[in-house]
Amino acid sequence: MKIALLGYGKMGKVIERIALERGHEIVLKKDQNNTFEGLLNADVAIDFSVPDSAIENISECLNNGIPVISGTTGWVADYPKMVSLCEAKNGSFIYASNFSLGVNVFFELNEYLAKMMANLKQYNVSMEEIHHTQKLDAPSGTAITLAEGVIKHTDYSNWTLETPISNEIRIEAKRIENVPGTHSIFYDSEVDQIEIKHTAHSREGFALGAVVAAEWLVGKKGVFTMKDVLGLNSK
Ligand SMILES: NC(=O)C1=CN([C@@H]2O[C@H](COP(=O)(O)OP(=O)(O)OC[C@H]3O[C@@H](n4cnc5c(N)ncnc54)[C@H](O)[C@@H]3O)[C@@H](O)[C@H]2O)C=CC1
Ligand SMILES: O=C(O)C1=N[C@H](C(=O)O)C[C@H](O)C1
Repeated sequence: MKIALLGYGKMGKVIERIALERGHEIVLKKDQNNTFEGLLNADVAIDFSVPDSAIENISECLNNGIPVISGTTGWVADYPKMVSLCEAKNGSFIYASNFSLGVNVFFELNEYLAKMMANLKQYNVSMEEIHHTQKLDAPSGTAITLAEGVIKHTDYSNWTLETPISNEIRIEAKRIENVPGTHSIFYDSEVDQIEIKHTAHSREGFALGAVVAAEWLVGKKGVFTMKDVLGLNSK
């Protein structure tokens, strides 16, 4: 498979190594200093760039009929626009706040726990995410997906980085050097605490998931999620 890398930073470099190990070819490494030249030679593009460039990168792919995977976070308010563009162009698109297998299992566990806790009003939900100090967005895209998973099954209606008012889930975003990504969800009552936690030990899991998603997407039309890629939709 010929792959265009849109964003060639920490993630782009790990994705490149894994893609080459799996027999793929890199036909474009785009950052803020070069153009999309080479994109049209690609079978698929993988965008891990910056919040301000994700929409341009994804649009360029969809407008040119190139299937695109995006892992860039911090632009999700505009996700519906990219879904509409993909549908209008009969394109192929996957966005995931987190491409790792472990986190996608954790997303399912989070929703399962939220369902069980929904009627136990004595428990208050809060979250913590910890990432490296270069991260541009807060809270992380993964934390937002986790909060949405709780909101879907409970009376919570929003998340906040500030002091929560009623029906808000407090997310604490910590920045500590070299941490690839740690997410915890807490259910606190007067008498105890339930905690579930996912700790990434490196960026390998995110990168492998993105390459697997790219391999899966080629030849398909539509807007998909990691649930489709991993076959979690029927559960
Ligand atoms: N969904 C997931 O599984 C994961 C998502 N991420 C997200 O991926 C993004 C990238 O993460 P990192 O590689 O750690 O960041 P990074 O800062 O190391 O790399 C970002 C790269 O994007 C490049 N860039 C800037 N403007 C660009 C443009 N217009 N077009 C293309 N590239 C451009 C920069 O030069 C830089 O090399 C972030 O939004 C991060 O939150 C990171 C890890 C996992
Ligand atoms: O910026 C990162 O590094 C990460 N970003 C993603 C997010 O915002 O959730 C995924 C992962 O946690 C690493």
